[in-house]
Amino acid sequence: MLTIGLTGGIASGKSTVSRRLAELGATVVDADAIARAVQEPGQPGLEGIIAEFGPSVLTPEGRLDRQALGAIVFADPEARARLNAVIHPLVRREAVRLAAAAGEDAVVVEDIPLLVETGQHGRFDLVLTVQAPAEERVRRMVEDRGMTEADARARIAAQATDEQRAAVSDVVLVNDGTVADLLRQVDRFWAERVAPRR
Ligand SMILES: CC(C)(COP(=O)(O)OP(=O)(O)OC[C@H]1O[C@@H](n2cnc3c(N)ncnc32)[C@H](O)[C@@H]1O)[C@@H](O)C(=O)NCCC(=O)NCCS
Ligand SMILES: Nc1ncnc2c1ncn2[C@@H]1O[C@H](COP(=O)(O)OP(=O)(O)OP(=O)(O)O)[C@@H](O)[C@H]1O
Repeated sequence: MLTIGLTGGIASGKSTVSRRLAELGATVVDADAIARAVQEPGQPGLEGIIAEFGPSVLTPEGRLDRQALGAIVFADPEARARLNAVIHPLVRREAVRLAAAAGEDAVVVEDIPLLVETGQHGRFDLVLTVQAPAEERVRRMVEDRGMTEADARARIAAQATDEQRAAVSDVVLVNDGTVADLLRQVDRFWAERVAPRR
């Protein structure tokens, strides 16, 4: 098995990269998707959130009100640390389990936005970071996802910097051109760093 940790700031292009890696044959484990799964009603992540933040972060149907919780945690580092302490161990455990289940011959890519922040770079054979200009990422969050500019900048500020991610990375993909340019870099990464080890 070859394990690859894929990271990058919010809206940098991680999903675009992981989709290509899946096309090339990798098994992709998505930390954001795991985080959402453990926040479903009855799951331990949501139980933990209710214990920490109370029922005001629930919708009338009893689901997680993501906007309400986001407004709290991206404005307050202490609240964010309490959320992270509930969710990150659950995500990490499930990611390790899914990766192990992929089988001996698999190339496993774990897409982990907070790989550096959670100190996980040491458990991968390769760490791959995607970087994109901050202003472009803000524009995508505002135009494509309907966030306010202040919310977009608060998310970026809640994360490690490109320099911190690059410092623990084996390969950095620079996403400052077209999607096709980015996909060419992914293909080159696969040909040079993955294919020779299969
Ligand atoms: C606060 C929540 C409810 C807001 O939900 P929302 O639907 O608006 O965002 P979503 O979950 O789609 O995350 C989008 C992106 O925000 C960034 N982000 C999310 N949580 C965090 C965090 N705790 N710290 C820094 N950045 C974060 C990541 O880049 C992520 O890809 C949600 O992000 C959450 O539960 N976060 C805690 C779990 C977590 O850390 N997830 C990210 C990595 S596993
Ligand atoms: N080079 C590019 N040119 C134009 N659009 C791009 C480029 N790279 C990515 N995008 C677009 O920007 C958005 C964010 O990309 P993507 O979803 O891959 O990022 P992400 O890092 O996974 O985001 P998140 O952190 O929110 O999960 C997507 O709509 C994607 O199609």
